[in-house]
Amino acid sequence: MIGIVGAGAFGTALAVALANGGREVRMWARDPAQVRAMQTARQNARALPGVMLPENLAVEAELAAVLGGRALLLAVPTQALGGLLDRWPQIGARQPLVACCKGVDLASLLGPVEMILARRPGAEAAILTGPSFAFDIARGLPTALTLAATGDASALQELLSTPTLRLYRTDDVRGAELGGALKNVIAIAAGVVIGAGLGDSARAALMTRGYAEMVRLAEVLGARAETLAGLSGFGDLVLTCTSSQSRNFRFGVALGRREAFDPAVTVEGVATARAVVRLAAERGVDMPVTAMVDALASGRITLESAEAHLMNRPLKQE
Ligand SMILES: NC(=O)C1=CN([C@@H]2O[C@H](COP(=O)(O)OP(=O)(O)OC[C@H]3O[C@@H](n4cnc5c(N)ncnc54)[C@H](OP(=O)(O)O)[C@@H]3O)[C@@H](O)[C@H]2O)C=CC1
Ligand SMILES: O=C(CO)COP(=O)(O)O
Repeated sequence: MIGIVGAGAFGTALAVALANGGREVRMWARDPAQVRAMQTARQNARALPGVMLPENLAVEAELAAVLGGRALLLAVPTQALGGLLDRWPQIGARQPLVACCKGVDLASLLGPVEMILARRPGAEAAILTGPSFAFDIARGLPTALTLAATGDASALQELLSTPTLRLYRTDDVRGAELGGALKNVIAIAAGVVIGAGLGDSARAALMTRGYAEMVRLAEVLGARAETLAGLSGFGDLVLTCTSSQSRNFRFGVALGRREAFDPAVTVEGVATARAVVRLAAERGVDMPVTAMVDALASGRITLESAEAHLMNRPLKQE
């Protein structure tokens, strides 16, 4: 059995793909009304409308029902992960814990696996990340992901791979965590550029310079540059900066157009930008694109000054 905590878009998509791949899956949601609705309609109308839940995917109202399996996937937004682990001490080391989220925690400046290990020392912890939209995964479209764990992740890799979900493994947890977190911030910047009508050339420039600062910070924090060049970094950067399926990109487009954006939608890059600005300052790493995203998203700077700031920095070697 594979347990999943969190019935949002990503948790449900993984549940559907794993169940369609022949695994027995149990998914827990915190809202009993949503659980009842999913059990009755065999759909998650809130997060993935139109996708049928296979029979071997059970939707559970009790957390205990999803514990004790071969792995427990934690599919909640990064800013909710610490609270989830604090609220439910039962989520323990009885099975490998797999973070299915992308971000840096604003309260602790830690990544998802670091947050798990800080609260559950000695747990077998991993992160599943990489270029993958929930609807694509749920529809059974071919998807490749990175599974990063400190120990030997071969068994988990086998367990979580299906004919449509292809997992690559790495031991560079820091690199995989940071790639997934930082690309969301750059995707907001890419969205701003498109929303403001600054053009595809400007987007390519921001993606490239954004990638440069992702690698700069990641290396200082102990990650390997090659991990950032992989699925969880470059791969996800390209996907998220170029597709309007991405909520981070769409949030950026709204910012660029000076339009409101639904605050109920999960946009990980906003809090992560704020956290990364602090992390970069602590480590003395220059991250101009991330700093501009944070300043723009929090309303401290106008679009015009953000553009002028990035274009008028001292000329330098690439
Ligand atoms: N959507 C996608 O395409 C992809 C998303 N991701 C990542 O997955 C993570 C989750 O995103 P996604 O599923 O899309 O987000 P959603 O907003 O769709 O869902 C978030 C889910 O987390 C639940 N949740 C939030 N806080 C808690 C809590 N404290 N305890 C229990 N459950 C909680 C929510 O429950 P409730 O509805 O009750 O609030 C909801 O079911 C993010 O880090 C995202 O970057 C990664 C790849 C693809
Ligand atoms: O991480 C994702 C795709 O890999 C999903 O991106 P958004 O959170 O921007 O929708």
